[in-house]
Formats: sequence, structure tokens, C-alpha cells
Amino acid sequence: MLLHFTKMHGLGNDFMVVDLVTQRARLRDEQIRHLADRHFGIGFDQLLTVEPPLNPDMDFRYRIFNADGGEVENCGNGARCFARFVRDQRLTHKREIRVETAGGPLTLVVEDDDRVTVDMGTPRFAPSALPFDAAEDRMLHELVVNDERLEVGVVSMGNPHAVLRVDDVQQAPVERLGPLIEAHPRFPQRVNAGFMQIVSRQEIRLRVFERGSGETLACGTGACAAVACGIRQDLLDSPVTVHLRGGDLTIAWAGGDANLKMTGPAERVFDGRVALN
Ligand SMILES: N[C@@H](CCC[C@H](N)C(=O)O)C(=O)O
Repeated sequence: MLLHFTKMHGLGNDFMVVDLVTQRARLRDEQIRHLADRHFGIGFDQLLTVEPPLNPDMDFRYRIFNADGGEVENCGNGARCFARFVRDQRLTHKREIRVETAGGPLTLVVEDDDRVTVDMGTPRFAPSALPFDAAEDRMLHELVVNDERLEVGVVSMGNPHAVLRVDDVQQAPVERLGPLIEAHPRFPQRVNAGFMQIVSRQEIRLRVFERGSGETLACGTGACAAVACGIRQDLLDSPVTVHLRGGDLTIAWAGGDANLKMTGPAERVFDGRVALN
């Protein structure tokens, strides 16, 4: 069969977006891995599927698959692309869209300038929320990686994140430590590893080694996680501009039980069709 898709990106974090409201298809893990391959496939960090909601109070269901084929709970850059996609495809005319994800419901608002603001819910720091193997909730946890003692903040933004503070993000050992943190046994469902440089109380630089996809040019939930950890540690004040390799996001969070909001762009690159075997 031929599957119609749209290639999109949020700050260079790129996606294959598939409308499963008007098409029927079921993609197996190995097909996703093949399609994600940048040499033999289409190439993307995540596959996003747009589906009818299970709960009739919601507008859509949105599912996320990493390049390794694994389904995950949340994707911030993907959520913004999702909002642009459903409007561009005329699946909805709404500017405020309610969507089900495996990590819980999200509300997306398409702004007048076509940037998208996502209500990402409340950051959850309890180790059980990730999950992370620790006896108590702390602002910083010691994590031993190959005899190196790291201090990480841990937080769930629907999906799990560990955030490490570095002096200079350009020089940060993302390629070396990223895979080791991602697969650390204290994170039984693996984790996204963020490397955060604080520039000022309202500005950070960030690189993220993503679970199941490797280092990407931007990670929306990673930006939310870094800002949530920074505000909780009283290192940052809301709103915070996050400079990622692919561009900037604005993250606002009042702390405590308040919902965190992420604002940024979402771009369509091209439409295509691919044969599924
Ligand atoms: N790129 C994403 C996050 C995608 C999922 C992540 N790799 C995970 O496994 O949790 C974003 O923009 O948030």
C-alpha cells in the first residue's frame, strides 16, 4: 500500500507525520526503524500518528514513536507540529486543540503568528513518576556513570528526563555520557538526557540526547524539563528562553502545581507517499 505522509520539523527535530484519521495503516517496529533511517528511508527523529480520539471529549489522539520504533508518552516539538498539521490538512479549524497522548491530555493553541503554545501540564519530580530508582524526591540526585559522579535533576514531562548542569554546552560530553545516562539501570524505562548551560536567570543553552533517537537538534520536553529543574533549584526565573541547536523555545512556569507552557514554531517541509511492505 502507499502511505501518504508529511515531513515536518520543530527547530530541526524532524518528524514523519501520518494521518490515520483518513488512512488506515499499522506500522511495525522494524518498518518504523527502516523509515527513520536517513540513508535507506525517509529519515526522522520521531514518527507521529494522528488518530481519532478514544475519549469523545478530545479532538484527536496523537501517538509518538522514536526512531528505534519504541512508542513513547510525549513529544513537545511534535505536539506543535501536530497542531499545525491538523489545521493544514483541514482535519480541524480550531485554534485550541485538545489531544490525547500516552502521557495524558494536552491542550495546544495555534497563535496568530502560527507559533504554537502547548500546555505541557505539571512537571512531576517524584522518582516514581519517571520511573527513577531513588528512595526520596531530591532536587539533585547523584548518578554514578562509569565511576564518574554526576548530579542530575530528574523530572517527568509525561516522558522521563535527567538534566545535568554544564559550564559550556558546546564542550559538553553529550556523545559520551548521553547513551550511558539514557541506558542507566536506575532508569528502568530509559531516559532523555539534557545538558544545560545557564546563561542568565532567564536564558539557557541546551543539548539533549534523546531516548530512542540520539542527540537531536532540539527537544521540546527536554527544554521544559531543564527549565522546570532550573526554576525548582532557584537558578532560573520564568519565562526562560531556551537556545537549542535548531533554534529557540520560550518556556513559562510559575512553579509548584502550575502548568508549564512551551511556545515555539512548527514547519512543514514536504508531502510524500511511501510504499509499505
Ligand atoms: N523530541 C521530543 C521527545 C521525543 C520522545 C523522547 N525521545 C522520549 O523517548 O521520551 C520532544 O520534542 O519533546
